[in-house]
Amino acid sequence: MSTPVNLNTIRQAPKVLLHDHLDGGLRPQTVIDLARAAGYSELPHDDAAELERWFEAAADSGSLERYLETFAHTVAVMQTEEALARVAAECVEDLAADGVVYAEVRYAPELFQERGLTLDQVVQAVQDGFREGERRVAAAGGRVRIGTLLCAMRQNARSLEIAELAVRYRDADVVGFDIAGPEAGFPPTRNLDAFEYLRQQNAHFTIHAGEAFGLPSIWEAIQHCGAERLGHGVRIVDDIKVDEDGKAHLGRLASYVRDRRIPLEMCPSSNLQTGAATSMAEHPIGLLTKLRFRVTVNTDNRLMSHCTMSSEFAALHETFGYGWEDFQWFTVNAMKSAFIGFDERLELINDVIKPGYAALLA
Ligand SMILES: O=c1[nH]cnc2c1ncn2[C@@H]1O[C@H](CO)[C@@H](O)[C@H]1O
Ligand SMILES: [Zn+2]
Repeated sequence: MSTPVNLNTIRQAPKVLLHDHLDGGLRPQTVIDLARAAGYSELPHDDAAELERWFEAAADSGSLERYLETFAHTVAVMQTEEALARVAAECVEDLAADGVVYAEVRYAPELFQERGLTLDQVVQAVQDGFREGERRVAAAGGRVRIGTLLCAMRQNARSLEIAELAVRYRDADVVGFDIAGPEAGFPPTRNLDAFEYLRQQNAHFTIHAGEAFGLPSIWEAIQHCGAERLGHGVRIVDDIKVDEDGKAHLGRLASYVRDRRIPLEMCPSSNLQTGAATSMAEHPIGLLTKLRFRVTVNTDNRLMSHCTMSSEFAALHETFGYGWEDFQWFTVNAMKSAFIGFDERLELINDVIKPGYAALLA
């Protein structure tokens, strides 16, 4: 008899997270502590439980732009090396406690220069924090590995500079690059020079596309920019017609994405808040999983979307009836799609993920 599926048992399952924003995953109490230390007085609450509820409610706005406004508070308190290192170390501890064995955590270094930090100081402070977090987890008998993705903000014009930064730190566990921020009005092709540079450097990148804008954004991200993965990508369903008999007909772009096994970094809870999906039951992840796209499950922003990897899996279990075999499939999909080297991915699949799910299925 296999282990029953519930939030507690899901926590014990090995999970892989490819899409998690560092500045979207702070502990509420840490936001309060750091605000106090920095003399930041704009927080809407100084009680951790109330602040936690505020973030979720404010992010639940129906628009990506308004969802993103809540980041003003987390970004404001992450302007020193100490603050960045603390947030990074706690992020690792929280992911490990949730049973995440490999995560790619992303952030935009350009947002943390309000108090004069250089881009290099920002990256070094976060890397120090991640390594410290990994040490704490290992000392407590756990196992987790963190890779970093550096984001450039779509509304700014610094993507080439950030791409160069990512390449400079590629041997210090910065494993890739991304563009984030408002999607409508800021097409991926605005950053072509950055993506061309990264390809010439044999570097990896994903692009937030098909979240708050439709197929043209996805098409540009893949065919003009060369994205290896899609952040969200939910709107790929606009290129799929399901007829009355339930048979799916894929357009050229949807076929390309599926045939090429382009990973979709899906973040269901976040999509409900930004209006990218109307309900969990109608979330495109159901259809895309059925059609065997390379679907992965992610948190996006654990604070704003009030979720963990385990709670996302639990919500999918409730809505679609997914169980251990499906969770293993999502997890192996994610591990195959990670930006670390093939040997390490294979080792995690064979030594950690498969035995973990075999035990739950036994
Ligand atoms: O779902 C999302 N779509 C687009 N941008 C996002 C999303 N979540 C967070 N950020 C943006 O990415 C920055 C770097 O981490 C955050 O500051 C936020 O503005
Ligand atoms: Zn995101």
